[in-house]
Formats: sequence, structure tokens, C-alpha cells
Amino acid sequence: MMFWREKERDNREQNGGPPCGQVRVLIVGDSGVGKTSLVHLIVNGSSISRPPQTIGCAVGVKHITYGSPGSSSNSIKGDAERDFFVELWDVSGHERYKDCRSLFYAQINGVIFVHDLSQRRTKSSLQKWASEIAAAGSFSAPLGSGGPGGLPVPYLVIANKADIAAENSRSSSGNLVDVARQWVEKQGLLPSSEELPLRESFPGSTGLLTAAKEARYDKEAVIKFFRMLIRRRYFSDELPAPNPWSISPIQNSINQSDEIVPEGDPFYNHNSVSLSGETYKYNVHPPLPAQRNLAPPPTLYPQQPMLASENYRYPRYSATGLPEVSSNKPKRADINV
Ligand SMILES: Nc1nc2c(ncn2[C@@H]2O[C@H](COP(=O)(O)OP(=O)(O)OP(=O)(O)O)[C@@H](O)[C@H]2O)c(=O)[nH]1
Repeated sequence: MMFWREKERDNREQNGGPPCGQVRVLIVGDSGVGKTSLVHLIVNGSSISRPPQTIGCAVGVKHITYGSPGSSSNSIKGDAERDFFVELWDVSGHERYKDCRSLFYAQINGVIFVHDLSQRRTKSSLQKWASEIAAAGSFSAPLGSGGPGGLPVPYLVIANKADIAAENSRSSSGNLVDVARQWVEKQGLLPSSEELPLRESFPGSTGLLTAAKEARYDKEAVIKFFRMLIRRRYFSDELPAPNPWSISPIQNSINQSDEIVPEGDPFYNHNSVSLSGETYKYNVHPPLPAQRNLAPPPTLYPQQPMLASENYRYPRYSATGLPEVSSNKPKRADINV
């Protein structure tokens, strides 16, 4: 709370307005794949030895500073620097919550899918998770077309438990530090098809362990994913989007990580040109049907969904190819939390 008030005062002085924005990221996957562990790692920068089983949903908050790409400084530092909070909604994967977990699928900016490399079925079930979220969720700053299962927001897939995956077990030290590092292993992005990938893919054809040991690199990739979501929601330079700074500040205490966000934003550069050779635009058309008459999200402060074009195209978050997704309108269930 103190942190918030001090930051708010400082930013008001510097920028003349409320300082904060927020994006919401769902963390989903089967029970026991390591979602809570991942959230703890992202928020606290350390591993957790005995995570409790999630009851319904738990929310972690990651603080990130980000500057407007359009500012003269073109930097996350300086005049345009703003505070953002990434809400990490850790949804229990246990079957007992199956019937009610859609309550948490509200105003989603992005999704992180987690699967367990030692349990192959947890990977194939990601398709089910994607379809469920697409069908029951509501979305903030959605893509114009859907990805797997019709999911209309960017997503990331994290392959967990590399240390106990059979093919790598011999080489792993298995200690907590390595385990923690492996949690942030980035598998890569989902292809443009409706199918989630069923084969491993790592940058530069490196193996799983090699990629896992580059934990810092992968951790940055997760942060970059968050920054991409922030940029999509708040830094549209093509349209007068709803004033992103008019939202109310968070009211309760938050967990602030000491982690410093890496300098630079590759998504900013990527943003200027689409890989299909066309310049793509944000927020240029009326909202998707799914966005109309949205109920207030179960959040500590109101959200303002951004508008998106039906024809809007956005590249997948990928270091390699950035295929585009096929059209599939999301539906939403009425959410009244
Ligand atoms: N060996 C190993 N164990 C892990 C790893 N990540 C998580 N675990 C363990 O897996 C178990 C489940 O982890 P959680 O983070 O609670 O899994 P979850 O996906 O949140 O589970 P639910 O709350 O049931 O949805 C815990 O005992 C963790 O310590 C990992 O990378 N390697």
C-alpha cells in the first residue's frame, strides 16, 4: 500500500496523471503441472518447495515498468515510464473446480499454458483448456481472430518439470535451483493451426536441458510476453483508445518483485511491420460481439477493454515464425462475480 501511494505521488508529479495500468494473464493447465510454482517464481523470483494445492483460483501480481513506445525518449525509463501490474490468475486444474472455474475467465489479456513434460497427457489437454477459455471467457484487447480453440488473445506455452522428464532425467541435477530455472523454460509458440503443438521446439535446435540452463533468457521471454500484453492494451498509437490512465489505482497491498525489467522491447520493433508484410493496426474497429455489454470484471479496479478489428492480425509471440491465427469468434458466458 505504501509502495503504491508513493509511486502514485511520484508519477503524478512526473506525468500529471494516474500512473498505473494492469493486464490479466490466466495461468492454466492440468492439476499438478506447476502453475502455482511458476507464479511464485515469476512474482518472487524464487522457487517454492511445497506449493499448496490451489483452491479455485489464486492471484499473484507482478510489477513492471513500461514506457510508451511513442514517447520521445523511446525508453522504459524517463518521462514516459509507467507502472503496470500483471495479474497472474492461477486457476486450479483440479477437476473439482471444473464447473465453476469459468468465473475466473474474465477480461483476459493473455494466457500462459503450462504442461508437465513428464506427463504427456498434460500437453494434449491444453487444447481443451484453450477451448474452454475461448468459449467461456471475456477478453480485453482481443485479437481479431482466434487461435487454438478460438482463443482470441496472445498466449505462451511453458513446458515444466524438465528435470524429471524421462529423456532428460540422467543429465539433470534435480536441485531446486535447476528446477526453478526450468520452470521458466519457454517451449515456443503455438502454431497457427487449431492444434496445440505436440512436439518439442526449442530455439536454435538446442535440447531441453540446454534451453533450461539459459534460465535468464527464458525469464526475459516471459517478461517480454507481459510487456507485449501491456503494449497491446495501453500503447496503441493508431487510435485514440480509451484513456489507459484513467483507471482507478489498486486498493490493496501488492507483491512487488525486486526484479528489474530488462531494457529494450523487441516487440516494439516487431510491432511496426507484420510478418505477412502488412502493417497491422490496433483498435480500429468496433468491438467484437463478445466484448459488448461486458460485466465488470472481478478486479480491484475497472478495466477498459480495447477495441479490435475483425480483420486485425497479430503475430504469434515467437522467436521464429509468426503464423497468424484463423478466424473463430469467441463466445463468453455471463460473468457476474
Ligand atoms: N520436479 C519438479 N517438480 C515440480 C516442478 N514444478 C512444480 N513441481 C512440483 O509439482 C507439484 C505441483 O506443483 P503446483 O505448482 O502446485 O501445481 P499446480 O499446477 O499449481 O497444481 P494445482 O493447484 O492442482 O492446479 C508440487 O509438488 C511442486 O513442487 C518442476 O519443475 N520439477
